[in-house]
Amino acid sequence: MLAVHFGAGNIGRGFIGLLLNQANYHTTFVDVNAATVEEINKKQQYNVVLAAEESETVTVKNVSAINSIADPDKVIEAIREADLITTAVGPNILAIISELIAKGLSERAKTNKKPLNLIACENMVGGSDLLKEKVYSHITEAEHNAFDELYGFPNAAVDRIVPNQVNEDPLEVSVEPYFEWVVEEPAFKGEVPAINSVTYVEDLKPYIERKLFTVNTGHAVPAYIGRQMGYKTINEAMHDEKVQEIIKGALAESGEAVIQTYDFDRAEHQEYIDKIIGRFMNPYISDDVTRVARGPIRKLGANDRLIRPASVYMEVTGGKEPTYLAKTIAAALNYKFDEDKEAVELQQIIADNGIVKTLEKVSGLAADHPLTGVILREVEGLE
Ligand SMILES: NC(=O)c1ccc[n+]([C@@H]2O[C@H](COP(=O)([O-])OP(=O)(O)OC[C@H]3O[C@@H](n4cnc5c(N)ncnc54)[C@H](O)[C@@H]3O)[C@@H](O)[C@H]2O)c1
Ligand SMILES: O=P(O)(O)OC[C@@H](O)[C@@H](O)[C@H](O)[C@H](O)CO
Repeated sequence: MLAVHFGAGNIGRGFIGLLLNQANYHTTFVDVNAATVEEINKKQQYNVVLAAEESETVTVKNVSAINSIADPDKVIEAIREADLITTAVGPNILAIISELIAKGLSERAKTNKKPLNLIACENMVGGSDLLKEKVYSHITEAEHNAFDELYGFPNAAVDRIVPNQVNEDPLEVSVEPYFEWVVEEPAFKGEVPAINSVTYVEDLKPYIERKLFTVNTGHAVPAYIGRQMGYKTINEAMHDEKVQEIIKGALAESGEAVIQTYDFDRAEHQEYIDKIIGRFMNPYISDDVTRVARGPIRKLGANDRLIRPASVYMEVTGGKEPTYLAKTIAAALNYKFDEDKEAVELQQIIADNGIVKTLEKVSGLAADHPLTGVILREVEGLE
């Protein structure tokens, strides 16, 4: 079985590549990082270290890689033969890889009538839907029917904390032991892949929103509040009492939003929250606040981890103010890091437009939306 995986980065190697290997796939990574591609082809294996008191090292074998800038034709060839395609490149990169994927799928459709599924493993609601939309923007009207028949785009939720790596071996990845990979079953074309560690569900929406609005909402607190307080790592920030108060408050607010939207059991949701807070305190991984805070424009988007749970909280509680989420949003608006393109761009947007217009542009919040006023108060509190 051949899997073609776009993005040989942290989650690509430390999570998807590992699970595909355990399910007996040969994984061909596609990446733009020439050094990573070369190293994978040289070693044809890499280690994943499960970071815990009793750490365990697993060797992932049966891997190769293609540089999509230097060898796009090889990517097309790999797509023609693939049994599964996955991605972990970042939500904003899906549009960029979609053209080459469309070319590969068009070529494949000429000779190979076997169905194929493409699973985007990104932190967003509807990642595979977005990939499909972008791929379809590169094909002709005449190809639509064949694509509809042959290619499935099941949405997915992936959860495993994989920090930026600082290992001597450039391919080794240190990951937290916990993981969850949930995929939408009805969207598959042909057979559902036999990957033991995947949980197949009928409707992904509750799973991805629960994950994004708990794990990632929670993570944003030590990232943005922690950065504001001068902390370097998530673990350091998590030991601060103020951060602990805000994360508990923010997760109670986002919890209310998802519990009321999906009728989740309150006690079970609280257990889920407590477990996540424990994961952020794992002393065996070192995760920089700047990794978790990366891309603040994306993270302040209308459907992402901060604005969406805050506005749903207001809706389901009849207008109660999401104070702790608003504090985190204010810290995200205040996030400064010169090496992060989006952070620099965000500060420029704020300097040019002020907070209210920025919230309109970046977060889709109207000036008279009740959440805008709550955020504004927290921003003013920072000044
Ligand atoms: N790291 C985590 O803890 C984690 C957990 C769950 C989900 N995710 C999600 O997984 C995705 C990837 O995150 P990551 O942490 O692995 O990031 P990363 O930066 O470590 O990896 C991204 C990889 O994509 C490659 N890439 C960039 N542009 C490309 C292109 N045009 N074609 C092919 N490859 C390209 C990069 O070179 C890099 O190797 C994101 O959507 C993220 O939200 C990350
Ligand atoms: O990957 P991002 O930038 O969407 O979010 C940063 C972190 O919160 C994220 O990578 C988590 O570590 C991950 O989602 C855990 O499953």
